[in-house]
Amino acid sequence: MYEKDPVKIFVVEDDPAYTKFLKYVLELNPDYEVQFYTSGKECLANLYKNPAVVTLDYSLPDMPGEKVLSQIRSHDPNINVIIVSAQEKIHTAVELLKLGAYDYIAKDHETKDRLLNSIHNARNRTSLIKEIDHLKKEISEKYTFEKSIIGTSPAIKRVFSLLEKAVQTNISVSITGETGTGKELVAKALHYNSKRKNKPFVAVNIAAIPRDLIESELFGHEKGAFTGAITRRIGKFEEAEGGSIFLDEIGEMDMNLQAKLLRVLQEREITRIGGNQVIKLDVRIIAATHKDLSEEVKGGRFREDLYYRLLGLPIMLPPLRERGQDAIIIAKHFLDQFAHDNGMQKFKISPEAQEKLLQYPFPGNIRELKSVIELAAVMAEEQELRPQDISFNSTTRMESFLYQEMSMQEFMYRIIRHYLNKYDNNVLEVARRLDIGKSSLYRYLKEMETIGI
Ligand SMILES: Nc1ncnc2c1ncn2[C@@H]1O[C@H](COP(=O)(O)OP(=O)(O)OP(=O)(O)O)[C@@H](O)[C@H]1O
Repeated sequence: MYEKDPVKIFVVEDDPAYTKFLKYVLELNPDYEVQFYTSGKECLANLYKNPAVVTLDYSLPDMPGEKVLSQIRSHDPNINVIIVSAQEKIHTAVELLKLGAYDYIAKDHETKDRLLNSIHNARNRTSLIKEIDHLKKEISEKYTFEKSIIGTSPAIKRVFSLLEKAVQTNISVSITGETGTGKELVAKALHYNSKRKNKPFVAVNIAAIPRDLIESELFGHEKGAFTGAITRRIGKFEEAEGGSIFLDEIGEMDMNLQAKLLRVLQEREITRIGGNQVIKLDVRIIAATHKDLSEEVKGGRFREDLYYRLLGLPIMLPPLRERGQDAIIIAKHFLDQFAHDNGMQKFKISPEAQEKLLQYPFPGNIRELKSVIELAAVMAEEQELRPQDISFNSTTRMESFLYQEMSMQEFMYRIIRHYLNKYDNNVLEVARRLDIGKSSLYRYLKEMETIGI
């Protein structure tokens, strides 16, 4: 989209013959909108018109080239200043480039080609800068808390208020929650709402990287550090410099690496494997796990000192089944997204279908809700989801059963019913399998009959 905008070029040149020449060269291109000035002052007075490129004669009568350059740079460092000069002293060119000139072109028989080339490159650079700015803005809008983390339950509101606190500082943040509760989403929202948002967000899933590669993945290595290290590699910590690193599934890290990570966090510096240069780090640590790390510490599988280092501000993401009506609000959000992405009309969810969603314990949490809803939208025959459009993943049935809130006695009745179905109502076999007395089983069956299980 930026490519189509005309490139606004200022030509600052006091030599009328050269001005004429540049006018001819540049006005051949219909994408260039060129304005001519004969003095530094005149150019500076017109900077409010936001040129993308300024070609600047180094020796103007009213001001030295360096001065015009530095004033343009302080007005807007994104303006590409191309110095066009009759003198070819290398050190002048180097100085001007150091001061931020985009290019330095001598006035000779190659000026035309070099100038056109340079303007072309400068234009690409400006487009890229604009596009990056635009994407950055889009990302931070996408990750505003309320827009990205959908929900209004008290449980999720508590998360918002913790996030509001965390974004103000550089404190480490640890996020716990079952699979699919939005740990990575929260980590991104935290990063893109913090002062670090213009620096990288780097996610590393500890569980997904083979053990023997993880150290080099995190800390990098020098060429030849080990067999296979053919080139130098920058680790994820270095990649995240100035930004945030998201260490997902931190509970899966082995003890050996835990010791190394602890050292990095304590000293805030790393050394690449096989290297001796110490590299200072300024990175916010966001760690996540679906495990209860304090239990891992008790079981001797996770270092206590590292646990306290990482804990920082702990954020506990509640499972979806503890977020009440959020399941419906999020389901509607996914439905709208689905309809939008597929160019369809918006869907509604019938009250009965809503009830079905609220009854289900969603062991896979929001990730599971998303796939359930998308499938339901595909299955729906109208623009309203009915209960029969919604089907839950069968592999999670056992877990879902456990998530239902029932008394111990009710659980027992359900288990008995399951076994009776499985063993063709063979009471003796069921009693044997469950290791309970035959007469007790008959008693339970009677009770079950009276309450209709
Ligand atoms: N509150 C929410 N509103 C909207 N979408 C959400 C919400 N929470 C999570 N999601 C979406 O659900 C999916 C799973 O979230 P995410 O990957 O962040 O979970 P996770 O806890 O990191 O999972 P895992 O533990 O398996 O890595 C993503 O598509 C995410 O965008």
